[in-house]
Amino acid sequence: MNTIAILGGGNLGSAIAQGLYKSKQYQAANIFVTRNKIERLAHLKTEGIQVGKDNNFAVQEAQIIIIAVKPYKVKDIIAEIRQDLDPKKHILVSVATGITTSEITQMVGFELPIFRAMPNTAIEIQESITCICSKHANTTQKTQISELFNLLGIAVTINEELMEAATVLGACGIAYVFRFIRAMMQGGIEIGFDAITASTIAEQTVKGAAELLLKGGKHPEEEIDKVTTPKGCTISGLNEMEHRGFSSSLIKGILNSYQKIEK
Ligand SMILES: NC(=O)C1=CN([C@@H]2O[C@H](COP(=O)(O)OP(=O)(O)OC[C@H]3O[C@@H](n4cnc5c(N)ncnc54)[C@H](O)[C@@H]3O)[C@@H](O)[C@H]2O)C=CC1
Ligand SMILES: O=C(O)[C@@H]1CCC=N1
Repeated sequence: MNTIAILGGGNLGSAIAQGLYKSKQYQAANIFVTRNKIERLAHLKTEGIQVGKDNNFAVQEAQIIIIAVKPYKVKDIIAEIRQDLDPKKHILVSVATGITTSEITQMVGFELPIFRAMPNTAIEIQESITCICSKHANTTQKTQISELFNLLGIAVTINEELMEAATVLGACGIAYVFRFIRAMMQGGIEIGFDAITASTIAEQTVKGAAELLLKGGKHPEEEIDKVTTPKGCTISGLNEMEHRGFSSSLIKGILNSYQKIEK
């Protein structure tokens, strides 16, 4: 079994560690997570996951290294571990937003298999969509990393030019869906539900809608047609939302995020 080092056990790094552990395909002892404030990793330590501050030790122990620090810290952490990196042993995976595989190769100073992966926080419960691209990786290594992220949801291989778009749609996208659920709850409370019941209804409705599309493979509008009774309350609500810019505001938000990331 491969050992995985996750350098940067923050929001995403911790979620990846939990997802890997819950997948039961990786033993806790084969997962290393590092960060400076290791007391914040107590929940992982309790599961038996190895936690510490020593990035060099984690890299020496691992075959797959996941870099999960903020983008502006990637250069420093690579400088810290580069003497431990071995192209014959290691695969480097960066989840940092906006740092290209070429930039990472330059930081490392020599060629080794490099992947960029863009998951979202649902990776913690193995329900992420993770977009992946790579450089200097062979077919076996590509399969290996796809399989790893498929344990944590669905992995899709894309061209590197689309990684920023993938960040917006999948990684930022989960926040847009949370805001949608919150708005559903607020509306639900105003028409009579308590907050807990409103959230259960909103969450299961979103889950059911997503599952219908994922499993049925249909266009959303086809499913909407099944719900909208002529002269009924669904179409009346939907049209009011559209008059107020529902789809337009979502699309504009996505474009705004994309412009921000492209800067
Ligand atoms: N949060 C999200 O939903 C997503 C984040 N990303 C990317 O993942 C990366 C991490 O994001 P977050 O987890 O949100 O940030 P975060 O700030 O929660 O986590 C980063 C962690 O790295 C630790 N760290 C900093 N320097 C370190 C070092 N030298 N050695 C070990 N640990 C160190 C920090 O203490 C922190 O715990 C970023 O590059 C971000 O762009 C990508 C997809 C989704
Ligand atoms: O908001 C951000 O910058 C990061 C990128 C993807 C999710 N969070």
